[in-house]
Amino acid sequence: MLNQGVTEELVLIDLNKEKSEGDAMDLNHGLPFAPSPTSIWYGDYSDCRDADIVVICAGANQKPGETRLDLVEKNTKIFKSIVDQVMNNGFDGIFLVATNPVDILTYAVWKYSGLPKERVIGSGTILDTARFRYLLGDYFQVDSRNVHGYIIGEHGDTELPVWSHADIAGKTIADWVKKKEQYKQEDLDQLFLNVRDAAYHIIERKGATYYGIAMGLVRLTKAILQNENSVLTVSAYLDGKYGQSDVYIGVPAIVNRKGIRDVIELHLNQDEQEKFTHSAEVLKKTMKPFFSNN
Ligand SMILES: NC(=O)C1=CN([C@@H]2O[C@H](COP(=O)(O)OP(=O)(O)OC[C@H]3O[C@@H](n4cnc5c(N)ncnc54)[C@H](O)[C@@H]3O)[C@@H](O)[C@H]2O)C=CC1
Ligand SMILES: CC(=O)C(=O)O
Repeated sequence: MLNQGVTEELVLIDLNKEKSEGDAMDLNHGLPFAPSPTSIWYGDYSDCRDADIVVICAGANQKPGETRLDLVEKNTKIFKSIVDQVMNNGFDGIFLVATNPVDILTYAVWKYSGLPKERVIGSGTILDTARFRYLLGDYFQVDSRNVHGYIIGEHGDTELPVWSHADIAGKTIADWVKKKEQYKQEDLDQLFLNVRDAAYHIIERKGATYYGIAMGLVRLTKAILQNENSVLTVSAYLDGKYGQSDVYIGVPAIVNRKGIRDVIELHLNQDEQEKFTHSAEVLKKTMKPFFSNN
């Protein structure tokens, strides 16, 4: 955020006050190199009162071998206490959620806060979509910013690629594969597995992932603060689209200053629709014990 000059004020809140104090000091020392001034401090929940956005990335992360869904019990409890404190201080802005399992915790924030669904947004598959575009760009040797495609569903093991709508420069990925012998469907199948399992691969090597998601959250924050109407794959509440209701899940959506303006419903092929339905069912089953009406 500091590097891209996205915000005028940035407050860090953490159970571990010393850590947030240290982070604030460290970030402030980068100010002379930043594109614009930002006021950064470590604070407490009273600072949320007039915030435009509260980003929640607190809580437990995966240990090597753990799935995101394994974190649900621990992080749901933490979220109740965080959201209550934010709301008790009069917050009336937009929540962005990154903590895992992100789709279920976004639902939790919506329930606990009582805010309209449009103003509670999860990072969803924003990072998975970025990984997908990066790996496709690398494979076809094209700038990833010119690669268009979405990962949808749970941010986790049941996510899926929407191959039927993936393209580079208006040519479908299937067309690219047909054109040259060096490109193979098996490579693309493996490429998706590397997208899906990227977090495991990184956590095995360095314990946690942070740069990719940080840039994704900055992108989302900019889309909101600058009223961009950008299409991003976020965790959004579905009430009928994709045949699903009462679930937060990764889908392309238009994001602006009011939050989620609209969920875009892609025409999925049968295989994609079945996988998406399965993904939503896994999320619903996992969260059932925590939310009585689910
Ligand atoms: N959605 C995504 O794409 C991604 C999600 N994550 C998720 O983000 C979460 C955080 O991961 P890391 O930053 O690696 O963990 P971390 O352990 O580095 O940071 C978590 C912070 O939360 C704080 N915390 C714990 N309980 C708290 C509470 N009740 N109130 C306030 N602060 C509290 C801790 O003191 C700690 O500083 C995890 O759930 C992880 O899985 C991480 C990367 C990508
Ligand atoms: C940790 C996580 O959710 C990710 O890097 O995708």
